[in-house]
Amino acid sequence: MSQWEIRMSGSRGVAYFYNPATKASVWETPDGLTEEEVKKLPGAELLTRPVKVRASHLLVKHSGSRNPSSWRQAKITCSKAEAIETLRKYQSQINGSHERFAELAKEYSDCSSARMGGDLGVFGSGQMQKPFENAAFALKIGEMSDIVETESGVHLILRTE
Ligand SMILES: Cn1nc(-c2ccccc2)cc1C(=O)N[C@H](Cc1nc2ccccc2[nH]1)C(=O)O
Repeated sequence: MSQWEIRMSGSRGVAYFYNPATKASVWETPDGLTEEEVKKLPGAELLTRPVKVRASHLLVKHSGSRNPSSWRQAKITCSKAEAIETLRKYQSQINGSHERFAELAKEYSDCSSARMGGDLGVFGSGQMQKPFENAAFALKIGEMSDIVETESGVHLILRTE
């Protein structure tokens, strides 16, 4: 069976099957493919990708951030390495606690969502910077990311829905 792969339809945000050899695109599982075989196809993770997620984050900006200013500090001058070191410190203090995450985000996040304990609300694909979106969409509900870098700075993400 020529190799199928799974892709995401840009317009519908729904995964489909594509066969590069025949250029066939189908919405339903191609005949002859078992569930086990589908799970092993390239792009299989797209089949279980949520359409929308809700997440909170703790952002530490640095001098190279797209907008090196925040409610906490008018002119942010720390280096990216120092920002990562700071975030590692928060990460160890959070230590998996959702309550501590919200407390530290409220006090230390350089995002204006700090006032919401870092809660960004619900968002779909295409709304956040891609590294952030990909990390958030790959998390299970209740799971925290490791450090994620975007043009805004460095983040810890907690998926809540
Ligand atoms: C995407 N977003 N939502 C809020 C927000 C949400 C709820 C309540 C108040 C603010 C702020 C922002 C935002 O872009 N904030 C930026 C920083 C930032 N950059 C991000 C990149 C990805 C995800 C969240 C991010 N937040 C800022 O304050 O400079």
